[in-house]
Amino acid sequence: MCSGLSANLIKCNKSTSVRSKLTCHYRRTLIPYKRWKEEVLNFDPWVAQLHDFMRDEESDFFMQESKKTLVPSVAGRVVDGVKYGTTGYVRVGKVAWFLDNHTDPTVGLISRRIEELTTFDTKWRETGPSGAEPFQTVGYGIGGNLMPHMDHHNASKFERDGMMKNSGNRMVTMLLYLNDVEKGGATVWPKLNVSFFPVKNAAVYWFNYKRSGEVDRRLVHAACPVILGHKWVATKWIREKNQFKSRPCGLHPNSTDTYLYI
Ligand SMILES: O=C(O)CCC(=O)C(=O)O
Ligand SMILES: [Fe+2]
Repeated sequence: MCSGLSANLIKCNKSTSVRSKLTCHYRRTLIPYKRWKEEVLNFDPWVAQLHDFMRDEESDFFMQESKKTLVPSVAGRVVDGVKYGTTGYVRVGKVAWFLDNHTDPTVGLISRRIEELTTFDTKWRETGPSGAEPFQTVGYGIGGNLMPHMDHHNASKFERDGMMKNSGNRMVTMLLYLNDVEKGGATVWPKLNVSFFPVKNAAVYWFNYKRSGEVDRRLVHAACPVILGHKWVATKWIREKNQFKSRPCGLHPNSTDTYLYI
């Protein structure tokens, strides 16, 4: 999967009806005249790429600014009941966090852009329910990678983490790609056979939860090792609770999200 070969082969072998849903279109936003170029990478469950979601200066800002505050990642994950918890094993990379009220307006601006596009609340608040987490940037060097995982926190975190109680779990992941990677570094969804190779300024997003509130394990994903160069991403995790108006329950436990996009 990390070479992209199997994903491409599978894409070509998909039936016409499946392939015909992998469209490119202009995506509407809350701003009537504003559209984003969207390409569907997987229809059900939804994984989509937004082309040119950021400008060079915006992604460069995140990269440059992150270099000042990076710390080694301590991501601890449980995938299908198996706990992966030690630094450097789950993720070989470094992370930094950015609040929307950062002195540089870029951070707030990109949060608002995500809000306009998704219609979801993306504000982080010190007290009360937050719509989303602050941006997290990750820098991967050669060999940097992230094991297959789901992004939601496990239940035990509810007891420890006020944000989980107030705002719910990580409903949407939006990954912003801050640079082009010379070789390697794809994000892959093994159960969907989708590989995405980083493209500077692109964004990719998906739903970690079904509309029924159940975790959607089809969205397990990983970051392949960087073979040449560096890889930089910024992540916006949109939390569940404040989005109940924009993403109501469906009529069926497996109701898809396609109504949002047509
Ligand atoms: O870097 C990537 O491609 C994926 C990052 C990711 O999945 C995460 O931070 O949870
Ligand atoms: Fe992830």
